[in-house]
Amino acid sequence: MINVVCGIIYKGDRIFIARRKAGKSMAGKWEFPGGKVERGESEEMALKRELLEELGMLVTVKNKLGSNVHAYKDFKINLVAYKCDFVNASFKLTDHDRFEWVTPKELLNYDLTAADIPLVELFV
Ligand SMILES: Nc1nc2c([nH]c(=O)n2[C@@H]2O[C@H](COP(=O)(O)OP(=O)(O)OP(=O)(O)O)[C@@H](O)[C@H]2O)c(=O)[nH]1
Repeated sequence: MINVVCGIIYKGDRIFIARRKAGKSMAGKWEFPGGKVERGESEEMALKRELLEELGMLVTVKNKLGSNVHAYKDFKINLVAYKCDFVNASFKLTDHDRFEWVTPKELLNYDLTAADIPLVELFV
């Protein structure tokens, strides 16, 4: 099982989502950005590191919202979501080709990764 942490990043009442770029696994799918938790790292540390690496984004990590175990065809992930407050970002995208700030209700209009869909119910 792969441990992945993602941020439900708020700016006012809008949430940040980004689309995985061509060449990545699940290219074209929208997600809550984040990434794999490395050995010796806390979930909060991993999330801050990934957001800085992938988006040049600084956030304040708040409470854990919940998690979802999802079995894809080839692997299984435990996706843990943390509420975050946006601070600032360069938006220099390394792993994504688009991003949007959306209202919670708009989220399900996007083609999210399968693992993300149950997470949406935690805050909509
Ligand atoms: N960051 C992130 N990853 C997700 C989400 N939902 C989801 O299924 N994943 C999956 O979790 C795994 C870890 O994501 P990652 O993007 O950090 O992985 P990576 O760059 O190290 O490797 P990769 O290029 O093989 O995807 C990927 O297989 C990704 O597709 C999500 O909302 N956020």
